[in-house]
Amino acid sequence: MIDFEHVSKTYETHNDENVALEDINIHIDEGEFVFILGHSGAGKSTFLKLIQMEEKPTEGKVFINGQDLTKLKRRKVPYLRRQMGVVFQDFRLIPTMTVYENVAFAMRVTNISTKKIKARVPFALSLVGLEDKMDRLPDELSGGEQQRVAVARALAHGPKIIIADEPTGNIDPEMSMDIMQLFEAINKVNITVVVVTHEHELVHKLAAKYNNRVITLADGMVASDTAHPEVARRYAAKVAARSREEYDDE
Ligand SMILES: Nc1ncnc2c1ncn2[C@@H]1O[C@H](COP(=O)(O)OP(=O)(O)OP(=O)(O)O)[C@@H](O)[C@H]1O
Repeated sequence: MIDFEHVSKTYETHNDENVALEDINIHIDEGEFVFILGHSGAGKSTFLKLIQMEEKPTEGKVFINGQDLTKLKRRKVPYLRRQMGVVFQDFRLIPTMTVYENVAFAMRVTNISTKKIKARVPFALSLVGLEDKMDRLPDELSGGEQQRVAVARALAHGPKIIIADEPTGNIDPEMSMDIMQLFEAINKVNITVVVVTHEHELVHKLAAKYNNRVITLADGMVASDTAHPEVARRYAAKVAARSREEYDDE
């Protein structure tokens, strides 16, 4: 589902070069729940930007659902992004719109019919336990509730992947656990979940309870990956097959 093959990313600045990722190899299967853990500057945001095609790798290849993003045309990028739902640290809700409107608005911009919107918004809000707060404005909700609205918004168009970028960065520790458990529930309906965070303690607590996979980035490299051995084996076989194809093409 998400494949990084020998991916490096270097940012050119006006007087310097910053190596954000260096020869990263990561394979995430459909239906997995993965934490990407790392300190500030480890390369987590760059990893997410490459998945969403906000940045391109300097070297290597990124595949989403088998599609090579280095070969994807610009005009196809919106279709790629529609396969994903993104949750941000700062919620990014529109303050003048109600909870209902925030979720409906996000669906409208992806050209979903009004009929479907009317059915799906209440459903998405019920999944996050906020159906009784549909008419509130974002600032009439707690931080944890605002993040749940953002999760409902990310889910409403039926994505295959949910990506969360420091989703608990702006909420209190008790609520953080709730939000993470919400991602667990989402993953149970076979949506791939990738959560990027620097909160080591929270991740280790959750991974011990739910047996989640944890990929730790440090200085732009994979420092550890608790991938299930079967996933690791399948991935190695896939990379070997792809190398053979490329060799045969030459
Ligand atoms: N646009 C950019 N131009 C130059 N250097 C950049 C740019 N974006 C990121 N970097 C550098 O790349 C490295 C990795 O940054 P990245 O934002 O991916 O890390 P991060 O793990 O998400 O950090 P944080 O948790 O602080 O957001 C850092 O050294 C950073 O300074």
